[in-house]
Amino acid sequence: MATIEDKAQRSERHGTAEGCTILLVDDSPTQVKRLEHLLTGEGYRVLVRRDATEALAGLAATKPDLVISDVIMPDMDGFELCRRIRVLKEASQLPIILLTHLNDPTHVLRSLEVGANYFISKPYHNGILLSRVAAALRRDQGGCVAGEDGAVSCNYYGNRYAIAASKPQIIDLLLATYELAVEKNQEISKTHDALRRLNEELETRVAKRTVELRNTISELRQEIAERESAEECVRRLNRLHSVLSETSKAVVHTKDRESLFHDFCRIAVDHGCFKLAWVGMVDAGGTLVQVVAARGTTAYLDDLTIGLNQEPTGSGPTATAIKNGSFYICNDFLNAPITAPWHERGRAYGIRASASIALRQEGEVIGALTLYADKKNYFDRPQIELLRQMGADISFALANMVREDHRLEVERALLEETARRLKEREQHTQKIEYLAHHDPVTKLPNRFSLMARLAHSLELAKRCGSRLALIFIDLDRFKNINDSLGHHVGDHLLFQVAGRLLESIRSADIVARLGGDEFVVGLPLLRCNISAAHAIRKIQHALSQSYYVEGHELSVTPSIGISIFPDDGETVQELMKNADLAMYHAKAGGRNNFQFFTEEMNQTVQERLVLEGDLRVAIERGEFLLHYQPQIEMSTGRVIGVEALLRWQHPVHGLVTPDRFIPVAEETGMIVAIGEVALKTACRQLAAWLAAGLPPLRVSVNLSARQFKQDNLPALLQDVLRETGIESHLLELEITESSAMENPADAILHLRGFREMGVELAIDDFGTGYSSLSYLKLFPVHRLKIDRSFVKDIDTDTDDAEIAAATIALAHTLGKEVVAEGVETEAQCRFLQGQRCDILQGYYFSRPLPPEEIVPYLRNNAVPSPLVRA
Ligand SMILES: Nc1nc2c(ncn2[C@@H]2O[C@@H]3COP(=O)(O)O[C@H]4[C@@H](O)[C@H](n5cnc6c(=O)[nH]c(N)nc65)O[C@@H]4COP(=O)(O)O[C@H]3[C@H]2O)c(=O)[nH]1
Repeated sequence: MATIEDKAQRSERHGTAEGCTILLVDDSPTQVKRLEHLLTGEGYRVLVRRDATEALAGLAATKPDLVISDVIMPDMDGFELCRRIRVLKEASQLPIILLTHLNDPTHVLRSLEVGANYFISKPYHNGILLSRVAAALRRDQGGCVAGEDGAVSCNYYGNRYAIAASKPQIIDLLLATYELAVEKNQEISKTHDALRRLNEELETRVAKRTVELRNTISELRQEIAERESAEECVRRLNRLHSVLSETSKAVVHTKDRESLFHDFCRIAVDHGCFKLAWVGMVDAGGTLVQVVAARGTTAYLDDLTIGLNQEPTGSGPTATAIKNGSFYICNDFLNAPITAPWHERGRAYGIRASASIALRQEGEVIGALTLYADKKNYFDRPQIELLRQMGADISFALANMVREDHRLEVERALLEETARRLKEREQHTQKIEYLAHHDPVTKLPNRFSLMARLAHSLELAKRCGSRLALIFIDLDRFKNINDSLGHHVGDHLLFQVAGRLLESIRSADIVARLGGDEFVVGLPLLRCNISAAHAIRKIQHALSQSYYVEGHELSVTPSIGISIFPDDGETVQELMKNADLAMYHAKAGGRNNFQFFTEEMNQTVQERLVLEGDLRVAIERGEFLLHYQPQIEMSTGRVIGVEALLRWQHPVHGLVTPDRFIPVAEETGMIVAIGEVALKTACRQLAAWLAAGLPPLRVSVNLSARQFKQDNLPALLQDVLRETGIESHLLELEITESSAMENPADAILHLRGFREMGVELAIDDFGTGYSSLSYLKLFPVHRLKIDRSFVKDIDTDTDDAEIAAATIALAHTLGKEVVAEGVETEAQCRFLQGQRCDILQGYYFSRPLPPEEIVPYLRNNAVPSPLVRA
């Protein structure tokens, strides 16, 4: 819809009078429609009449502002209409525009004659028509105005022309122009016709060419399709050859059925480009087809069931191939009725064709190989030939495998039989061997085996210079049990005895049964006789516990005799004889007893065992105490410390010195507990002295080798220092040279730890071991203690004097002090003074004294030394 501005602009452009009513008279609906559209678009009201009579009749009622009429109309032409309107009084001035074709100049003359205001040639130009309409409505003469002198003033494209020509001249000109226009129009019309014909001809040609092209394209398409199909054919053939060559290889190389099926599926998918290949085997019941190998879109097979006797799966391609023992091709998988149960699956996995081929083994159908393709009609003659070939290959391979399996089975059976016989023979031999060397009742080695093993152990002991103990064990009153309860009870008892013996000894030891109730235990690589006594104690204890056999509680005790290499014999026979004799002594001595072969050894061992027992009790009862021996500083003559020396207040033997019990405590491990007592007692004593106002002094405590290695020693030291409150540098730990050298690297680490705690350190017994100089440098100790064995003859034995002098010089070079212990004489003092020894300790100054006796000594701190006096 045009806006008000649009109308104003258009009115301005064409000089129209909007809202004017135009009567349009034309019998051609096309013309009417076109003109009506043009005029209403410009804002005119248009009345349409199809014939002149009707137009004329309604003229008075409609009162148009302008009439536009066609000339050629059936009942009354435009000229006649114009003439009749002009006759009407009320419409004599009504502007009339006639539409004529430019093909007859007489029409111009006729329209002028009948009083038309304008005539417009058809086909008209819209702009010209609208400007004529506007001019007619304004009732002007276009750009022409008649003057009073009869001249006409004409405005043409901005220029004004005064035309004084006569009317005939103008009409002449008009007619000449019209004739020219008609001529031109006719020429144009002819050209139009010619063009139209050309166009028609062209269209005909184009149509013809189009048909030709369409045919060519369809031929080309067909050619391309044929070529593609040929190429596809070649591709398929190539794939076929590849598949066949691979399957032949598989047939040759594959050794078992499973691998063969997997290989065929792999080849079909990888080389044959099938979407899926699977092998289904008929189950043992002959009712189900089970997937045993598959390759490709194997998800298709998930939950797939093919029951040979069930419908509809029993009539599918695979089942049909199996039942017929041949192959089945389905080239339209998604539409074939036979594959209906799998249409949905097939669609989902892009399957369009399938082929199944029965597999035979020794003539019997055992299953089928099924292949799937992604194209309809995929399986053509060559593909079917491929399938047939694959099926034949598999059957051939299966037949071969069966033959091979038979052969292997026979071979395997033969091998198994041979192996079984060999094993049987071996077991037999082992049994004979076992029986030859073992006692059937206790399963222990027998006499024969014992002798061999003892001989070997004796050899070893001789070579290593170690000891070997031979222990004879006889069960007291075993005969009574055997006689009263029967042999089988006796045998059971012996078996249990053997078990307990084995549990009591170490794996390297030997246990054997000689016969009857006699057992022998061999302890090779023995360190000392007392170790044998310990083992015997364990055996005695183990065997003396109650036995339970067939509801009887039994008790037996062992009588034990011991002989020891090298003390009691040089040969196995000798040692056996002497152990046997010792055992008879033990029995005679009152059973449940043990006896060494020599009385002296019996004595020593007995004493030792008593000592061990007493020591255990002493720890429990707290029978240990400390004596203190002062240490004198050479430069000042003052007591700078005391060495704490352990004493055992034995209830029977009185005060026992450490030499008698420390080695036993060390060997049995009791030294750890005893050492802890000594450390705590010494520190507490020092704290008490300091509290009592004695001048500060150092207390030296001996550490045993075992104690030194204890992991909890640093913690113990911390506890003791904290508990007693003494300053750490007032505590000195003495470690023997031999325990430091047992594992020098560890010793250095331990010593560093103690030193970091602020504790002072000394190497005791220096010179008795094998200190390496390089280690001595690394041991972070404060002082070295020259062993009293060197001090003893220091003034008479040049060797000892030289050793002592060298030790002092060496220690000083390493920045360590030297303590000489065991100083008993003035001469020794003088010598050590000459060598600039730092600290002296010995009977010359004081014996180790109980705490109460040493206090006055410390309080006075007087030194009865001639050196100081001198
Ligand atoms: N002939 C002679 N002897 C002298 C003289 N001056 C001191 N003695 C003795 O020499 C020993 C010095 O102690 P030791 O070398 O550490 O040798 C000590 C030490 O190795 C060990 N011992 C003592 N107490 C303890 C202790 O608490 N723990 C540990 N693990 N061992 C200790 O027992 C060893 C012997 O101690 P004791 O019998 O008290 O013997 C002490 C002492 O009584 C002297 O002028 N002449």
